Amino acid sequence: MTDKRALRARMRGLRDDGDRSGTLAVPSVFHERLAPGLVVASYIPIGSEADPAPFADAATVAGCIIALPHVVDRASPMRFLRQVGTSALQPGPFGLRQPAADAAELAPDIILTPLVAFDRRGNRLGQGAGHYDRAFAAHPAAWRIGIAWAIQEHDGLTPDPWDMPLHAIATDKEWITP
Ligand SMILES: Nc1nc2c(c(=O)[nH]1)N(C=O)[C@@H](CNc1ccc(C(=O)N[C@@H](CCC(=O)O)C(=O)O)cc1)CN2
Ligand SMILES: Nc1ncnc2c1ncn2[C@@H]1O[C@H](COP(=O)(O)OP(=O)(O)OP(=O)(O)O)[C@@H](O)[C@H]1O
Repeated sequence: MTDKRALRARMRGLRDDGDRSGTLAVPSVFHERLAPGLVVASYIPIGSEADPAPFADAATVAGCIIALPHVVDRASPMRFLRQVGTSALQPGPFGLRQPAADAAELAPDIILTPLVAFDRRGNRLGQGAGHYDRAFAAHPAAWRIGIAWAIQEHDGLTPDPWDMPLHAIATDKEWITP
């Protein structure tokens, strides 16, 4: 089996050094899925991560409610908290900017998921703390959308027993549906 830690380091390096000049286009299937009051979990990118803003902006225009992840450390489960503008964001662990801990907790209908790597079958590699694995398990009915640069594709990731596949992956080159 692939050494996940080594692969994570290699794929982070690729992401840091690769082509990140493109933008992510929002496909019509995403727009069609949106409805007023739907909760869309986005994230604020760190480092060289792809920015889900085009998707979050489309959701806001459609009247959806935006939530952002909130973590306190590697071990504790992540919560999705309501975003009220960007000015209210606070510094968190790992260089994150996140809502205040007492913001309203929401159950997401759509989860825009930051990726370290992905493959065309919807397998994904994240930060390795299990924050998104656990969030997917807690919200199994949510639409799981990976957000990444095309250069983060790594053919044939080996899923672990707990992995729940992505329903789609948005990159600067294409919209991939396994
Ligand atoms: N933008 C963003 N927000 C996010 C995540 C994420 O991956 N990206 N998360 C995903 O779970 C959660 C936070 N969990 C995290 C868990 C571990 C590390 C971490 O180990 N970071 C490395 C550096 C990573 C890099 O260079 O890409 C570190 O601090 O050494 C980061 C976030 C929720 N919010
Ligand atoms: N439903 C769950 N409940 C509790 N722990 C979980 C659950 N799913 C996964 N985990 C734990 O979280 C860790 C996830 O590690 P893994 O290397 O798979 O992370 P990853 O694929 O990078 O994903 P993530 O983005 O969620 O960190 C493992 O230690 C695993 O045991």
